[in-house]
Amino acid sequence: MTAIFSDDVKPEACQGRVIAIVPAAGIGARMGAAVPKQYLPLCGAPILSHTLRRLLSHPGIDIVVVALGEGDSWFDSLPEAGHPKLVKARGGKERADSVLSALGSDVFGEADWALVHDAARPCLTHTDIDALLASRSRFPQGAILAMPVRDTMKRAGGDGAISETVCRNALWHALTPQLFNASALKHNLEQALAAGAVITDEASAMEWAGVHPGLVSGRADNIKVTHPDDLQLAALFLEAQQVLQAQQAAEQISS
Ligand SMILES: Nc1ccn([C@@H]2O[C@H](COP(=O)(O)OP(=O)(O)OP(=O)(O)O)[C@@H](O)[C@H]2O)c(=O)n1
Ligand SMILES: C[C@](O)(CO)[C@H](O)COP(=O)(O)O
Repeated sequence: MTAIFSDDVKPEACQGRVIAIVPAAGIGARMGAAVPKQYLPLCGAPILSHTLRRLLSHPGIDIVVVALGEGDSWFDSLPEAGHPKLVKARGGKERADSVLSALGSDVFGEADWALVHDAARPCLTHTDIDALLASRSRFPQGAILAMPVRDTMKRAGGDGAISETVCRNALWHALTPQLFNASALKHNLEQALAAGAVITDEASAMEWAGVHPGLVSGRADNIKVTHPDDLQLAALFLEAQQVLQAQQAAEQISS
């Protein structure tokens, strides 16, 4: 195994372009809707539209590659589909396969960064993107948005009762975006998948190769829409963000 470790990331790599990858090829089985959940309406637009708008409008993101499921007949009708910064890629069987497929797009150069963000996380803010991009100087090996665990954590036994309490010290929820040197991520993801490793996020592929990605504290409203009751919560978060933005704009005008 010739994994790429953190000291393989050259200091100048922090200067490369930032290319977002949006894995959007899932079927949303846990949502149980008639269409893949990324196309369900939320505050007047499909979930994927909200996610793409937030990435496409960020000045630090140069290109957005979206990985779509085979036979996806919804994407091309989105207003964002014709955006000049947007590139389409074919998704894969699992999320990691979709990310790897997107990393194979010819837009990527050696020094570029891959910022991977779930299509199903429509409440992402520019504040969080800024924080993750700024972390490159502290974490040249890459980093992820994450949130410290706040609750006592229990492991369920087979009978539906508690089998144990899991120590929550230093436990974090991994969120997205996750930011890595694109060629290092592609190489390590290929090696990890070929070795049969279970890869549920980009950081786990880098960790498999011996890299220790940084943790960047992210917002609690950056939820992943997974189950039906997440839709109402995401709508509340989007509405709250819109109210706050309007208030901040009004204060700027009056100041
Ligand atoms: N083969 C896959 C599976 C998932 N995803 C994407 O990865 C993100 C996070 O995955 P998840 O929330 O699990 O979405 P689904 O796989 O669609 O949900 P489920 O597991 O309930 O089917 C989603 O934006 C989903 O579209 C993907 O691009 N390719
Ligand atoms: C990538 C991720 O969102 C980090 O928490 C999560 O691993 C995705 O998991 P899923 O089962 O593919 O939704």
